[in-house]
Amino acid sequence: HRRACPLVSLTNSLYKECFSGQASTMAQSIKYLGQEEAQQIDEELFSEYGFSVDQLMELAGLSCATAITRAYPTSSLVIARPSLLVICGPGNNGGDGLVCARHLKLFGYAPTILYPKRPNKLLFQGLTTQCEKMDIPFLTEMPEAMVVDKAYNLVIDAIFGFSFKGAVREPFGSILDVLKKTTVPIVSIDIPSGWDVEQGSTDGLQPDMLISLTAPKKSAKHFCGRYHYLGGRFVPPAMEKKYQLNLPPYPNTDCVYQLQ
Ligand SMILES: NC(=O)C1=CN([C@@H]2O[C@H](COP(=O)(O)OP(=O)(O)OC[C@H]3O[C@@H](n4cnc5c(N)ncnc54)[C@H](O)[C@@H]3O)[C@@H](O)[C@H]2O)[C@@H](O)CC1
Ligand SMILES: [K+]
Repeated sequence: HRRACPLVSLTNSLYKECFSGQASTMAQSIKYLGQEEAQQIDEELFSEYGFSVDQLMELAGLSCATAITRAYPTSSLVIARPSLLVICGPGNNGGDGLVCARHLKLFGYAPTILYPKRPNKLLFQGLTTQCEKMDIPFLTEMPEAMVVDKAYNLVIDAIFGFSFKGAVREPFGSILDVLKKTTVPIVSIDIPSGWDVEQGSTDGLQPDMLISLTAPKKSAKHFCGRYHYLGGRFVPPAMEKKYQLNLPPYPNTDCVYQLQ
């Protein structure tokens, strides 16, 4: 499913093309955030704009489930049972994965979750309970690559987001090694896990879909999969202006925008 392609995303050029001939402000391409800038925006959303983590996580997870439903409608799946494996990491990217799994279940999919490192915080305990109460099964260990390919239509990678740094620690190193051997399409939330947030990775995961939240991170320029969506439609205009994000116009009431 995953195709080889040049290491340059078409996103920027497509976006420019889309708006060529229109007002020059519209021709500005979407901003790709560095790691520090992404963390600064995140911090400011809470400290200055008064948002809470669970609020934004709910919107982020809902946009991920919506984008997945657009790119992979249940009617298009190879395995008739709409099975998906959602792998959640130890931080907020993992929280997005839990929210996404819950919404995917409501949208008619059959998600299964792997959540090997659970933070001892009420927010994540609540999100876990919500999934359990929705009869979403949790695995106790990562299946082998062949089992993943046989059992699931898609893998949702919610392992690491913009705070990832350094060499991957266990158990996630082994999980990513299995994912590199699978052929089933991978959907990465915010950043392909294991990629440097700015530089990407030459030998890492090659997801079929990337869902950038708030704004794409610099590593998204190296994304070579089929679908790139933007989600997390919660950025106040003053913040968008301050950071010159140049976000594209989300259509109508949509919570996602297809960049590629
Ligand atoms: N605007 C925003 O800023 C929003 C961000 N959200 C999500 O939050 C994510 C960022 O969340 P966090 O800051 O919690 O961080 P991450 O979820 O990116 O990861 C942090 C966790 O990963 C661990 N970790 C980092 N490097 C590691 C390594 N090399 N090996 C093993 N473990 C490692 C850390 O110990 C920590 O537990 C975003 O990418 C996005 O998915 C959304 O929930 C909502 C809105
Ligand atoms: K991820």
